[in-house]
Amino acid sequence: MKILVTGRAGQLALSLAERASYFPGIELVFVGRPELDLEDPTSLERAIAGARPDVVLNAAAYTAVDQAESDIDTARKVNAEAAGYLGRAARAAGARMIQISTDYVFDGEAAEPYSEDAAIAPINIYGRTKAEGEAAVREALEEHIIVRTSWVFSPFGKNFVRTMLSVAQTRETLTVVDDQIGCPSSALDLADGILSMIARWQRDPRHGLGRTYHLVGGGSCSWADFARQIFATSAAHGGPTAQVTGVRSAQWPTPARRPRNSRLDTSRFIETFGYRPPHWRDATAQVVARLLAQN
Ligand SMILES: NC(=O)C1=CN([C@@H]2O[C@H](COP(=O)(O)OP(=O)(O)OC[C@H]3O[C@@H](n4cnc5c(N)ncnc54)[C@H](OP(=O)(O)O)[C@@H]3O)[C@@H](O)[C@H]2O)C=CC1
Ligand SMILES: Cc1cn([C@H]2C[C@H](O)[C@@H](COP(=O)(O)OP(=O)(O)O[C@H]3O[C@@H](C)C(=O)[C@@H](O)[C@H]3O)O2)c(=O)[nH]c1=O
Ligand SMILES: [Mg+2]
Repeated sequence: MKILVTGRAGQLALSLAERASYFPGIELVFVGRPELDLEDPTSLERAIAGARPDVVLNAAAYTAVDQAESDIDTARKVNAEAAGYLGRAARAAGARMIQISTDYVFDGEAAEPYSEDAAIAPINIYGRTKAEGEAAVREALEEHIIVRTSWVFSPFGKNFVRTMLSVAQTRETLTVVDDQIGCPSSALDLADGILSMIARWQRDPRHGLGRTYHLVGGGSCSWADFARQIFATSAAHGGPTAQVTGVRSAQWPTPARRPRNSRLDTSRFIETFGYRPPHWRDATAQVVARLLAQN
């Protein structure tokens, strides 16, 4: 089965590339800028017509949450309009599509983890444009899957784990928000989940199609807890560490508002595809250890 993945250097794209060898029969083809530019619809059609994939996996996105507040047009082109173009081009090519989305489609006011059927109500531009992207994909083709994930970290690219380790090199104390809770998700585990889903189609081609799923790391925490776990592992390996003081979001002003509760319930994905992501603490410890070993 041939999978066209958008984006080359993103966290998820690099994680898929690393995990693919464990999934025989799945061939991944990565296309990114300049050949494939989500701001240029013709480049999307060209890439799909050229590669003739069975699956289009949209792993590229405008992920700079604060920057999106002042760059709405680009965020909408990349996160919303491009998803629709990809979906229509996938359908025209007889391919199905996997769209990656986010916990930030929710407003975070619920007390419980969100199920896939909960009402969306984004409170920032990134979340709103990602929600529009979901809708565009549902509209474009029946044979789609939307996978919402959250708080993605990995040994690659820009993410909270790497930011914390880097800041701790020059600071002894840090303030981190403790009133936003969610589910940190290792991109490597996400890759395993998504590849397991695709592998299932090799024997059962229509399995689970046409639905939305939540796929996040096990357990949940605040950003402050997440930072403390990063530093505990780092200290245990002799890496950089810092003391974390929890603060309310009001004390950490940012251009974009963020949901207070963005925990996602993964049970539909686990039941449908038989993959249960590891607990966020274990996944974090692995990624931190690997980052420290690299340096
Ligand atoms: N990061 C997170 O915390 C979360 C991410 N998600 C979603 O998961 C998916 C994967 O995210 P992640 O791997 O972390 O993303 P990254 O920010 O690590 O990577 C984004 C990728 O998108 C590419 N990209 C951005 N703009 C364009 C464009 N105009 N044309 C082509 N490619 C473009 C980037 O290309 P380049 O390398 O050239 O810059 C990069 O490869 C996204 O859909 C995201 O919305 C969901 C929840 C949490
Ligand atoms: C660096 C830093 C951040 N923070 C806060 C800001 C924010 O509320 C939280 C996390 O910061 P980030 O900038 O990593 O968060 P953010 O970019 O909002 O992360 C989000 O990215 C998008 C793409 C998603 O889809 C979401 O699931 C989520 O992962 O921590 C501190 O309190 N102290 C700090 O030193
Ligand atoms: Mg960020």
